[in-house]
Amino acid sequence: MLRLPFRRLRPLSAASGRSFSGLPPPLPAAQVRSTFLDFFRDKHGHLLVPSSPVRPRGDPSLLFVNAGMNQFKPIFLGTADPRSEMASYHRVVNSQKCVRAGGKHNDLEDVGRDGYHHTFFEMLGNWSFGDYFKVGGALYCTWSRPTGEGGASVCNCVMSGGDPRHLAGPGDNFWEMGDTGPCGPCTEIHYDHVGGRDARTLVNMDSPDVVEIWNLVFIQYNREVDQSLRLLPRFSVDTGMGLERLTGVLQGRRSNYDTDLFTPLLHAIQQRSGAGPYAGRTGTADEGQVDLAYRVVADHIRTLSVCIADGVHPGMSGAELVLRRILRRAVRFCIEVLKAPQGALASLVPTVTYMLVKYISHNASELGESGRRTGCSLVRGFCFWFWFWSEWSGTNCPVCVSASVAWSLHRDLGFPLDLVDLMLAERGVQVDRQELDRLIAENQVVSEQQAGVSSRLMLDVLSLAALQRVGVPHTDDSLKYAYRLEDGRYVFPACHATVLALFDGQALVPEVREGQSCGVILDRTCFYSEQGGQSHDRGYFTCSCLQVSSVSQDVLFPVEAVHRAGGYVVHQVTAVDSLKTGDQIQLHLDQAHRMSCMVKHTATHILNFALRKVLGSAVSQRGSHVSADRLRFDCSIKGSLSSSQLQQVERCVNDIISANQIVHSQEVPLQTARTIRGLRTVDEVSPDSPPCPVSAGVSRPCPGGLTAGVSQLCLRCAYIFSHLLQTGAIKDLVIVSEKQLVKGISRIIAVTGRDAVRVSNVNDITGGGVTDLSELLICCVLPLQDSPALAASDWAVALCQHLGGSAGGSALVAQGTGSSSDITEALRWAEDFACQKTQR
Ligand SMILES: Nc1ncnc2c1ncn2[C@@H]1O[C@H](COP(=O)(O)OP(=O)(O)OP(=O)(O)O)[C@@H](O)[C@H]1O
Repeated sequence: MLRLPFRRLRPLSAASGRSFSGLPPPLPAAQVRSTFLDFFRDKHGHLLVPSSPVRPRGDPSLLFVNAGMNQFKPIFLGTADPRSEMASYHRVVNSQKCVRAGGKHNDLEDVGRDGYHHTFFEMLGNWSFGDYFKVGGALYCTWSRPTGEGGASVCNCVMSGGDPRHLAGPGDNFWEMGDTGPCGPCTEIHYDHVGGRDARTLVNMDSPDVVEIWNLVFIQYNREVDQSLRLLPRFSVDTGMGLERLTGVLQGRRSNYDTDLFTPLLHAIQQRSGAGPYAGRTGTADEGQVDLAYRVVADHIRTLSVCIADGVHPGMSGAELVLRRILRRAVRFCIEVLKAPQGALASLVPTVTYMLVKYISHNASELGESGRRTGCSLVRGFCFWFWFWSEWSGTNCPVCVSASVAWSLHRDLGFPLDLVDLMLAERGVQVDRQELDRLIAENQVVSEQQAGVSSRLMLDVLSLAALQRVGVPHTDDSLKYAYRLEDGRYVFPACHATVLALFDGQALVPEVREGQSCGVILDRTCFYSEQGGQSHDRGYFTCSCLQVSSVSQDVLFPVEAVHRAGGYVVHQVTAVDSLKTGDQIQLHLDQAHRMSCMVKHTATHILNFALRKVLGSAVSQRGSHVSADRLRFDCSIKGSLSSSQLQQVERCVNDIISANQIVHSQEVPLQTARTIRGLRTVDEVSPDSPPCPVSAGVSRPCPGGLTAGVSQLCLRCAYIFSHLLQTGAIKDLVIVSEKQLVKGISRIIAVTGRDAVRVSNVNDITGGGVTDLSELLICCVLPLQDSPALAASDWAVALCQHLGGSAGGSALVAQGTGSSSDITEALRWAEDFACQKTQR
C-alpha cells in the first residue's frame, strides 16, 4: 500500500513566485530547516549536531565537504576516538553546508542551466550509527508539519514506498562520497513537479520537473583505494535532502531560485546591475543569457561567501583553485552579461550574510579586494576578447582556434581555462585540446619549479648593477661540492666567510638591525641555492658579536632560503642581532638535509635511466623536483604505466642502488662533452661553467668518446647540483604514485631510504602494492611529523583513517612517529584501537 508522501501545494504563478515585493512565501526556508531538525530531534531522539566547515578536516580524499555524512566518516569506519564525543553518537540530525564544485560530486556545469543544482547548498540529514537500519518496509520516518492553513500534513515521507501521483518512483542506486570512503546501496526519492502521472521513466533523466530530493543510503561498505568494497563493522543509515530543493517543493516552485532562499539575492543583483528584472527563463528562451547570469551570480556569491568564511580562499591549487574559478566566472557574468559595475559582486555579500547569518562571518572586505583584482584583469581580457571576435567576425570566423590563442587568453589576460572553453563553446568554436593540454602541463611544471623562489628576497637588476659597480666579486660556491666519503660517511667541509654586501629588499645597505629581513652576500659559501628543481640547503651562520657588556658572543642567524642571482649567492636571513658588511661568519650546513637532497637527486637520475631501460628511449624528462622528503619526476610516456612495469622500474633502480656503484664526475670542455655517447642535456650547461658529465656504473666517462656509464646522469646537474659519490646511500626506492598529469605526461613520485621501507611496510599490511595509499601516507601523515602540536592519538587516527581502519596501519603510524616525543602514547593508542576492533 502506497502512502501519500508529499502533498503538493497548489503551485503559485511564476510571476508571484518571483515577485520581490509580493506576499511572503507559504513556508519560509528557515522554517523548513527548523521543522526538519526539530522533528528528528524531538520526536525521534536524534542529537542535533552543528554543520562542519566546508573545508574537510583531515580528509584528503575530498576538496570540499560534499555531503552531511562526511564529518561522520570515522564513525562509519569505526575509527572514531573512543574518548571523543563523536564515538557516543547513535542518532544524529543536522543541516550541513555542502559544496559540489570539484571531485566526484561536481555540479558546477549545471549551475544556472537548471533551477536545482547549486555549487553551495544545505543538506538536511538524519543518521543512525548502528542503531535503526532498513528492515524491509518496516522502518519509516515520517516527517510532518502543520501548515498555517488547517494543520494539514505537507510532508509525509515514507521510505518504504511512494505515491505515483507525486513520487516519481524510488531509484535504486549505490551512493559513494568520493573515490574512497563509506558507501552503500541507496533509495532515492524523486519529486515530480507536474504530478498526477507516472513519471518513473523520467527519474534521473535530467528532466527539470522530476528532481531528486532525498537520498537514503544504507552504509555498509568502505570503498578502498584499490576500489574493492570492504564490509564495515556496523551498518548505518545516512540520509541527505537538499534544503533548497525541499523548499522549492514546499513553496510550490519548480526552480529553487524562486524560493525565499534566492529571491532577495536576485533582487539585490538587479539593483546593482543594469539588467532588467529576473524572469526565470532557461535555454533558448533566455536570450542573451541574462537569467542564466542571474542564477550563476546568485549561486556563486553564496558559495564564495560560505567558503571564505570557512577559510577556503580563492587561490592557485586544489579547493582554492576551484574557488578562484568560481569567483572569476561570477565576475565575468556580472560584468559581461549583467553589465554590472566593478565591485557589484562584493557588494552582494551583506545580502548573503544576512540570509545565511548563521554561517557567514566578516568576509566582505576580502571578497571585495579579490573581486576587484579579478575584475581589472577581466576588463583587460574582455577588451582583447571583443577585438579578437571583431577581427574574425563574419565569414572568416574560425571553426577551430589554435591552442596558443586560448593559452594566451589564460596566461596573459588571466582568463581561467574553463572560462575560455566556455566562451569558445558559446560561439561554436573548438580549440586544439591536445595542444592546449600540452601547454598546460608544460606550464604546470615550470610554475611548480618557480613556486619555491617566488616569495624570496630577490636581488633586482639595480642592486646587481650596484654590486658590480662597487666591485663585489661573485660568490665562490665551489665548497658546496667539496664533500668526501670517509669510512662510509659523508664529510662536509667547514666554511668561514666574510659578509661582502647586505640587501634589505630594496637597496644595498651597510648594516641591518635585529628583526630586519635581508639578503646576505658572502665571499664564499658551502650552501646550495635553490635552482632547477632542487631545494636549497638549510643551516645557519654564527657571527661573533660584541655584546653590551663588551663580551664577544656567538650569535646564530638561521638561513631561511638561498638563491642565486647573476653569479651571487644570496642567503636570506632575519637578523637576530645587527649584522654589518665586513663581519666574519662561520657557516653551518644542515648535513642531514643535504644528504637527503643528494640521495633524491641521484635517485632521480637513476629512475630516469631505469624508465628508459624498461620503456625504451622514447621516454623523455619533462621536469623534476627533489626535496629532502621525496622526488618528483615528470616525463612523457605513451599511455600510463602498468603496475608490472612500475615494479620492473623499481627493481632496476634498486639493483643499481644495491650494487653501490660509484658516481663518476669529470670536468671536460663542452665540445668534448657533446661527443660522449648517451650523455643528455648537454645544451643546458650554463655558459660560465665547465661541463662535468657524471655517470654511475662500470665504465667511466672520459674525454674522447667513452661510452656513458650504466646510469647516465645529466651534464647540467653534474655542475650545479650535488650528487652522491656512491649509489648505496639511497638504500631503497619505492614509487608511491604514478599518474597522468595530462595525456602523454606522467608524474612519478618516489621516496627513498627509511620512508621507502615504511611505505613498503604499509603496502605489505594492506596488500596495496604500488598504490595511491602510500602517496596518502607520504602526503598526509609523514609531513605531520614536524608538527609537535599533534597528539599521539591524532597520529593513530590519521593513519587509521587513511588506511580504512586497519589496526596494523595504526601500529605502523605509531612507529612512524619516532620523531614525535609521544611514541609510547601512540603505541598505546594503536593497541586500544586494535583491541576495540577485535572485540567488535
Ligand atoms: N548540486 C546540488 N544542489 C542542490 N541540492 C543538491 C545538489 N546535489 C545534491 N543535492 C541534494 O542532496 C541530496 C542528496 O545528495 P545526492 O548525492 O544523493 O544527490 P545527487 O544524486 O548528486 O543529485 P542529482 O543527481 O540531482 O545531482 C539530493 O537528493 C538533493 O536533494
